[in-house]
Amino acid sequence: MDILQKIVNDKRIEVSLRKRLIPVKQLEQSILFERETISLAKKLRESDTGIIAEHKRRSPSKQVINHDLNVFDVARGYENAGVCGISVLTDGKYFGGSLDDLLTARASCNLPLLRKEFIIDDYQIIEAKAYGADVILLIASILTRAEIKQFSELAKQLHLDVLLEVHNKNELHKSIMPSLDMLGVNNRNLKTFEVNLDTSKQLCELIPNDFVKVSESGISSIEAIKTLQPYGYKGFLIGENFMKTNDAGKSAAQFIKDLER
Ligand SMILES: O=C(O)c1ccccc1NCC(=O)[C@H](O)[C@H](O)COP(=O)(O)O
Repeated sequence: MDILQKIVNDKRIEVSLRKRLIPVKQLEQSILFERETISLAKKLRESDTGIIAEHKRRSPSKQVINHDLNVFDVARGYENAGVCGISVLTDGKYFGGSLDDLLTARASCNLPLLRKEFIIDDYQIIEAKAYGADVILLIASILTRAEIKQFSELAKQLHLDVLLEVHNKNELHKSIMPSLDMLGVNNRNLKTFEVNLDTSKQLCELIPNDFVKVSESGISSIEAIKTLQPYGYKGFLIGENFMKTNDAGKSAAQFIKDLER
């Protein structure tokens, strides 16, 4: 069983418990449920740098990255650095994140927030809106085309942007539909955890231009971004490279300054 399958099996149990703990009606009464969302896709289209910076404490590939930073400071630091959006991991078991992290990030900045989660149920999309997200992630490898359609259409009804993540050609072919805003190519092979930016280079020409192209994972240099931009990528999701330092915001600020040079 690969890591995504394990995560999804645990997620099904978690979501069924959460649904009983906080019913949908209660989520819909959250003050944040009525909030006007901010489009990450629009910000990326208008940006020359396109950094989406991630709050990530640990991961299956790296174990511990950083447990010492607090999410309020990280999100505020990222905003001051000039990133386009912030990705907040909300999975607890594998990434050490939580929905409270999303709420805290919401309280500390005015940027689009991506709920970085393994979405397998409508409930998690309603939860994302109730906790202040602007964008949801859908992972093609764990969803059928019918589920991608159902989840992305619900997200659009809630005025959330949708980032669809793929790892290969087949996932891309099965997923293309108008209810998606951004197509993310994940450079990390989730079986071996190896990262290879060639994945982004190889898949870019198969992504129709109506979608904002995002390259995800394993990005740690200005050179990587300069290499990927001519392939049409407008967004770059970076986690570990910033989070492994003792000041993620400062690290992102220096990175963006160097990128703008
Ligand atoms: O990061 C992992 O080890 C991982 C393992 C299994 C599923 C997802 C995983 N990562 C989620 C992400 O998409 C990354 O956190 C994100 O792209 C940033 O990657 P990086 O810059 O390499 O931290």
